[in-house]
Amino acid sequence: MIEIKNISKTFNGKVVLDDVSGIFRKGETSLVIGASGTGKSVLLKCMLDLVEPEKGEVFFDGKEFLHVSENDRKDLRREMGVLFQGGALFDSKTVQENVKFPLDMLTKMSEGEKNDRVEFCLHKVGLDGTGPRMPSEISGGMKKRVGIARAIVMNPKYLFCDEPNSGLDPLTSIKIDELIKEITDDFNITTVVITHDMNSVLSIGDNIMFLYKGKKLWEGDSSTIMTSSVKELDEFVFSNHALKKLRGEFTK
Ligand SMILES: Nc1ncnc2c1ncn2[C@@H]1O[C@H](COP(=O)(O)OP(=O)(O)OP(=O)(O)O)[C@@H](O)[C@H]1O
Repeated sequence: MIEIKNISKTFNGKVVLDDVSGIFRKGETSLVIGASGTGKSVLLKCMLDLVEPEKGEVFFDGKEFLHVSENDRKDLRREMGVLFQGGALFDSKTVQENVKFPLDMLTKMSEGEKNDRVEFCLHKVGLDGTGPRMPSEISGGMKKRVGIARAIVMNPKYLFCDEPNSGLDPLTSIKIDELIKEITDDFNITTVVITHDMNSVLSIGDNIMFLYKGKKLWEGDSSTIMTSSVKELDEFVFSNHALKKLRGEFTK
């Protein structure tokens, strides 16, 4: 479980996060949603200690993360897997080398053990046999899968995904969402996904936090989001043209 408490962040006098608190539970895929520029990625960076908030705390299974010694923070970092926006693969390394990278950097495993682990992770994301290929030789959806394989290679307790659907067609997006949910369930980990994709919201949102101009305005799940009485959330949800049309049909 991850708990964030009263996170506030300002850039050049502009408040980007305003006293955001919340809980992301183990075994659940939690989503942080909101329009562009509303502070989702900054919140993620605060949770990962890539950006320092002016105020607030982050607890990983009860262990405070931001105000501990560098060594303790390093230990906790090893338990986190991150799928960065855009995948962030090394173009000059093969798929296999990309996935193996965290093992090379952070473990003393033998080459054989590392190769077995990489093979297991590539199998988990449906990419058996893709190891020798270069990132330039695979599709956008496959690159995301490689990013996910790399994010889980260290067997993390916590998985963070920043806009996992960006740049993907709707069908591939759904498959990536399903994969993230499957991994969360299978490994019983705490997963936080940053997104503004309504398909994801409706299909994998066990727990959803809505940010608006840096504030948490609502939280709930995919079964309650369509009927919320929060005006800003309603505008966000029904900014999707197809959903707006669907609502029109229902209220005729
Ligand atoms: N390093 C930075 N320096 C100054 N301003 C920043 C910095 N990082 C983010 N911001 C500002 O913080 C605000 C929130 O940005 P953030 O990237 O969190 O938005 P977002 O909700 O993730 O948007 P998107 O969905 O488009 O990725 C924006 O106004 C952005 O310009």
